Amino acid sequence: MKTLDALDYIGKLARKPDAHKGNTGKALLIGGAPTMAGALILAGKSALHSGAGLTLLMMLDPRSLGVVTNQPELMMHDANQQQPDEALSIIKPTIIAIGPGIGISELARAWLHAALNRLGPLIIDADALNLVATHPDLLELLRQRTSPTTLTPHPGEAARLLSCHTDQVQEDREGAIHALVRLTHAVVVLKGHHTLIAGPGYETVICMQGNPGMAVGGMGDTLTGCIAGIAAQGLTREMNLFDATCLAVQLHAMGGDQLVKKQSGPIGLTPSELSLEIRSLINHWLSQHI
Ligand SMILES: NC(=O)C1=CN([C@@H]2O[C@H](COP(=O)(O)OP(=O)(O)OC[C@H]3O[C@@H](n4cnc5c(N)ncnc54)[C@H](OP(=O)(O)O)[C@@H]3O)[C@@H](O)[C@H]2O)[C@@H](O)CC1
Ligand SMILES: Nc1ncnc2c1ncn2[C@@H]1O[C@H](COP(=O)(O)OP(=O)(O)O)[C@@H](O)[C@H]1O
Repeated sequence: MKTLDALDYIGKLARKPDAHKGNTGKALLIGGAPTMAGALILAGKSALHSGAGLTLLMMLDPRSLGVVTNQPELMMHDANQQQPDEALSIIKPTIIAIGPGIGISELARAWLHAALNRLGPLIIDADALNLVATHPDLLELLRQRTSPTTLTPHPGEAARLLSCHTDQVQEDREGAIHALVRLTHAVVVLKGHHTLIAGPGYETVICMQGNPGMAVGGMGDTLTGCIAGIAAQGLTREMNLFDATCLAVQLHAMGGDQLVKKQSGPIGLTPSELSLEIRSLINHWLSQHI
């Protein structure tokens, strides 16, 4: 197992003078069921601040469509008003991330089915992982995907996928992540203290950064948005989804550590602040190296 060291990939995010929003990546994030719109909004803000050219939110709770008053850059779509397969073929996202606050309704299942069926990179998080754990047809679609896919389970979600207890995952995190890769054929991020990343054909890496100030609701949604934002830009610039996932995990953990250094944590550290810190880290690195 090697230590995560992915910062050099930031160089691939450097913008050409003639860059435009059409070639800096379109991230589509799907989730936000009633009471959990915040999860999708946090993921959206994170994708935006990580640099996605366009960030679209496909919101399952129609009453929450108007709540993003402080981030009008996010493009809001009502998931109830569209046929999932048709909507995905019209939107043509560079990357889809599905799961933050999505719940386990029939509507959530329909969007996940469409996302799994579509050719193109995909990130699966939160309740979308729980749906995979409880619907064998969705697991089979996942296993048969030919496009790159990243899963971001916390230990509880990992345990549901593996039909075991959270304690068993935590007792042997390396064994658990390898079992998840074998089960799903995807890149897997096993979150928590010392996050692990593994994927078919890749050596497992361990993130030695991050801190317990990050133990707050919404931190995982911020990671999902960051992977989406980095991948949206990087996938068209010789960065594959495994590399984009590694870079996002490292930026997310480093951002948390930076905020603690500035005494914005560990107590009271928020996912919204972390998005802005990730933006600073990316731009600082670019200004030093390019
Ligand atoms: N603002 C919003 O709208 C927000 C909305 N959110 C949305 O809520 C939905 C439910 O997601 P959720 O993760 O809160 O619930 P759930 O899957 O039952 O997991 C909890 C259990 O998992 C475990 N566990 C987790 N981490 C662990 C660790 N590091 N180390 C060890 N164990 C760990 C632990 O299990 P235990 O040890 O108790 O067995 C724990 O009790 C989801 O859709 C999400 O997007 C949230 O994102 C918050 C912000
Ligand atoms: N003690 C810790 N040390 C390092 N990272 C942590 C710690 N606690 C939480 N994190 C990170 O914060 C994020 C939490 O994700 P998750 O549990 O999915 O939160 P949520 O579902 O509330 O968004 C993960 O990236 C995890 O690695």
